[in-house]
Amino acid sequence: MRTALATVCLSGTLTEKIEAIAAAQFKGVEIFENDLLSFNGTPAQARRMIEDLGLETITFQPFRDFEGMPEPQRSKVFARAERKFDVMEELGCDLLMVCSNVSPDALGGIERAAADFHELGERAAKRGLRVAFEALSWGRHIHDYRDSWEVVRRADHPAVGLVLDSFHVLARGTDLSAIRSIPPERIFLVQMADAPKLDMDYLSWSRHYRCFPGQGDLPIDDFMLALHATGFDGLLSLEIFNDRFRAGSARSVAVDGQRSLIVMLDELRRRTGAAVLDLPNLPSKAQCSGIEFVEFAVDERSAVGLEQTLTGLGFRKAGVHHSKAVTRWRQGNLNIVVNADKEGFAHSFNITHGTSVCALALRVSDARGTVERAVRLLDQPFQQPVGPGEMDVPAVRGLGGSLLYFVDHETGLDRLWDVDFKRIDDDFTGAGLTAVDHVSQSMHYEEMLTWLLFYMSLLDVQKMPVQTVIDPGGVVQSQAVETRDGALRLVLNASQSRHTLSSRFLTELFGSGVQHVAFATGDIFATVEQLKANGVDLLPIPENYYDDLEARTDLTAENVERLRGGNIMYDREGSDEYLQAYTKAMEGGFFFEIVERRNYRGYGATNAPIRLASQSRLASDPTPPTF
Ligand SMILES: O=C(O)c1ccc(O)c(O)c1
Ligand SMILES: [Mg+2]
Repeated sequence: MRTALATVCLSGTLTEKIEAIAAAQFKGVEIFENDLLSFNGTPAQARRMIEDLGLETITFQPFRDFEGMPEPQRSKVFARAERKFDVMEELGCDLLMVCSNVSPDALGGIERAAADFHELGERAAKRGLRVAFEALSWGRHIHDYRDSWEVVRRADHPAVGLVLDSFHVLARGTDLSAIRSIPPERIFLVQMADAPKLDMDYLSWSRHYRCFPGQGDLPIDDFMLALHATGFDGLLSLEIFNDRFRAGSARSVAVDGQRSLIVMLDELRRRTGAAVLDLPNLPSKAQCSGIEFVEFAVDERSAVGLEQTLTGLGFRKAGVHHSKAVTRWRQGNLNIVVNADKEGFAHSFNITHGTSVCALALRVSDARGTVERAVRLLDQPFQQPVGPGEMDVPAVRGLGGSLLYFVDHETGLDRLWDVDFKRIDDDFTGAGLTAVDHVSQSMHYEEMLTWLLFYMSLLDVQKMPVQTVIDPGGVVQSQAVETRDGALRLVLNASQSRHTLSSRFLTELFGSGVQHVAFATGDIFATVEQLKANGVDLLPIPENYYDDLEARTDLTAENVERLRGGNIMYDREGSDEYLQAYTKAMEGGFFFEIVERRNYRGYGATNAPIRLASQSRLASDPTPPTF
C-alpha cells in the first residue's frame, strides 16, 4: 500500500502544503486542482518542487460533471478532459480522479456512463494516463459505490478504475459487503476520511466536518476490513475537508494525518494478523491507571500562594527534592509537585506561561513502551539532564508544550518519591481528597482534533460525545477522553469566541494548557466543611440554582439546604449522582474542583453554564486570590 495526503486537507499555499506533507513523512500527495490554479508557477515547476521534496503526485482531482452529459455538453466535457490530461503530463501525474456528476443536465443510466468512461479510458490510455471514478454521496444519478463500480466494470477498460472514498460509503450507511468482491487491481484509489455523527445533508457534512480516521464516529475499521478482504495493496490517501484544518497549522495537521494512518493500519494489522505496509511494530496503546502527579511551574512569589492553597485543600508538604527547588505535596493517593527551580523545563515554562501546570504524570503499565509508541506516532519525546542518583522519567511533549510523564511499577519508576525526594511530614489527615478525578485542558478550537488524536492514539482511552456548553461569553465545545474504568479522565475544551473563560484563559496563559484540576472525595460535605475551616474560598453559586434544584428534583429541602450551604452543585443520571464544588479562580484563571461521584460517569454538563456565569462574575472582580 502507498499512502498519501490530499492538499485539500491543509491550510496555506501549495508550497506550504507540499512542505508540510513531506515533513510529515508522506511519500504521496493528491493535488487538488484549486491548489494548482492558485500556484504562482507552471505545473512543471510544481512538479519539480514536489519531486525535490521526495514526493509523488498520485492523483489530480477532481474532474467534475463528466458522465452522462447530452450533446453539446458531452463534446465539451471531453475537450475539457484533454486539457486536464495536458496539465497532468506536465505535473507528472498519471491518474485523474473523476467524481460523479451533480449537474441537473446529467442523464442517468449505467450503460451511458460506462460508455463515456470507456471513451475517456481510450483517450487517457493514448497518453499513458488513467482515470478513476468516485461516487459522491450527493451525486445526481450515481451516489453509491456499487453503482460506480458497475460503471467501471462495464466500461471494461484497463485505464478506467474505481475510487472508494470511505466518507461517501459510510456516510450513507451503504452495505460494505459488496466491496469484498471487487478485484483489487480495479480499485485505483482509496480515500479515507472519518466524520462525527451529524444529522445534515451529505454535501455540507462532507465539505466541513470530515476528519482523520479515529477522530470521528464512522466505522472506519469495518471499511478497512472489507477493503483488506479484496487483497487491495494500492494507493490509499487521506482526503479531509474540514474548516478547522483549513484554519489550523498545516504542519501539525499533516502530522496528525500520518499519525491517524499509522494507528488505523496498525489496528488493521492487529485485527487481521496481516502484514500491512512497511509499518514499524508499535507497542500497544498504554493502559493508564491514573495520574501519579500534577506538576506546577512556579516562581518564588507564586510558590507561596499555591502552597497556601494546597494547604487549604488539605495537602501537606511530604517531600523535598534532593537537589532542586522542588517539593512534593501529598494527600491520599494524590501528589502535587511544586517546581520553583531556577533551571530546567519548569523554569522555562514558568517564564513563558506564568504559574501553571507544566506537566502531568500518568501511571501506565509500561512507561518506556509508551514513549516508544509515542515516537513511532511522531509525538515529540522529551529529555532533560538527570541529576546523579535521580530517576529518568520518560516523557513526551503534550498540550501547549507541557509534558506528559509516564511512570510504571514494572521498571520501578514509581519509586520516584523515595529516590528523588527526602520524605517529611508523612502522618496527617487531609480533607478527604483521594485522587485526581479529571483534568481539564483549554486549547484553541483548531487544535482540538489534534489533541483528541494525540490521546486516543497513545493511550487506551475512549472519546465521549462532544458537549456544547454555554458560557456567558459564547459557546464552548467540551470533549472528554477517558479510560473505561474512569481511572484517567481528561476534558478538552475549546471555544471560537474570544470572550469565554476558556478563551480568556488561553490569553492569560499565552497558550493552551490545564485550566482546572478536579479532585475526588468520598464525602464532599465533609471535605467542604474542612476546606471552609481551612479558610478556602469556594465559588459562590446563586440562590436561584438551588430554588430550581428543589423544583426539578425530588431532593428534600434539607438536602438542598446542605448543598446550598456548601456551594455544592448537583446532577443526576438515573440513580447516579454527582456533587461538585469549585475553588475561586486564581490569577490567570486556574482553579480546582472537588467532586463526589456516586457511580456517575459524566461531568455535570447541565451545571456548567451556572458555574461559568459565577466564574465570569468573579473574573470581573479586581481582586482575585493570588497564587
Ligand atoms: O466535495 C467535493 O466536491 C469532493 C470532491 C472530490 C472528492 O474526492 C470528494 O470526495 C468530494
Ligand atoms: Mg473523495
